[in-house]
Amino acid sequence: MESAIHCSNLKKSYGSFTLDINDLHIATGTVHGLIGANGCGKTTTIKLLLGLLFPDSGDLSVLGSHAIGQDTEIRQNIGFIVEDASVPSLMNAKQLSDVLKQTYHGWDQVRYDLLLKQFQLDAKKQYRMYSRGMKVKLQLAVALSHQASLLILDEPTSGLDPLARDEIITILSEFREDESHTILISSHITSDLEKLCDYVTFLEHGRIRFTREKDELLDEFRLVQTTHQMEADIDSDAIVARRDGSFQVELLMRAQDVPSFVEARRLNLEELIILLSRKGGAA
Ligand SMILES: Nc1ncnc2c1ncn2[C@@H]1O[C@H](COP(=O)(O)OP(=O)(O)OP(=O)(O)O)[C@@H](O)[C@H]1O
Repeated sequence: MESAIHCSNLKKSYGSFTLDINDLHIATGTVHGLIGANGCGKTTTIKLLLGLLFPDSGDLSVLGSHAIGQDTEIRQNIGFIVEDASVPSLMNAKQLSDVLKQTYHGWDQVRYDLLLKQFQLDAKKQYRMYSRGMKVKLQLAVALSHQASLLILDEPTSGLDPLARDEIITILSEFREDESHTILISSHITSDLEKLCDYVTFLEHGRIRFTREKDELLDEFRLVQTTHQMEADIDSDAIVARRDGSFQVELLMRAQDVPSFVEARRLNLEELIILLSRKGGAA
């Protein structure tokens, strides 16, 4: 599959923290989620991909460009959300679009105005007066209004109420219907990623723990809730991760390893990531 994004041996250090992306391949036409605990390196990865940071070493390619920071043509095709986006704080959404229509060849004012209306954003209010959720919505309206084929979104649903999140997931689902469109999205709201993503990459302490096809990952594991007594009859080598409660124990197991004498159920992505994050979990 053609790569929208490819990173190899990409490194960026801040003091004792090192982001070390050995190999990340994001195929064109897919939605790829970036998951991981606070401080694991999601924003740093996204800023490197947007050319907002320079790597210490390694190679990255975004829509075929190896120097995305300087490649203004390729940047036309990328819509993004990052927390400290350089929207001038005294500008309102209308003034912003006056600037952006000079910047983007494919600027679609009708689409932008429609999105502002849909997100109920006041086009005459200064950016600094917007709430966090409003700022995210404005960035998304921009990202979707210049015919980008790649969206790189850092926490696009954080700070939004459930209705707004649902609205954004619907808009992103529509965007991905075009097979030439690709999305890289980081989020702590795993349920949003579960709805949207084809693939997930789990970052831990700056390194990729795994990249997996989401449905295949969810199919692979089961949660067994049993008593400590019953656990004695389960092969301990087949237990991937565990969580002890006062009266019962939760065991993460591969579906094919679950013995017939216990009940098991599928996990959602959040439950699975929490258990895999526990010491000893492996995917
Ligand atoms: N400008 C900076 N100067 C120094 N350290 C930084 C800087 N930016 C990020 N870091 C450090 O790099 C590490 C990764 O940060 P990053 O923001 O990429 O994590 P994250 O996964 O996005 O976290 P969160 O989920 O909390 O947003 C952290 O230890 C952070 O303190």
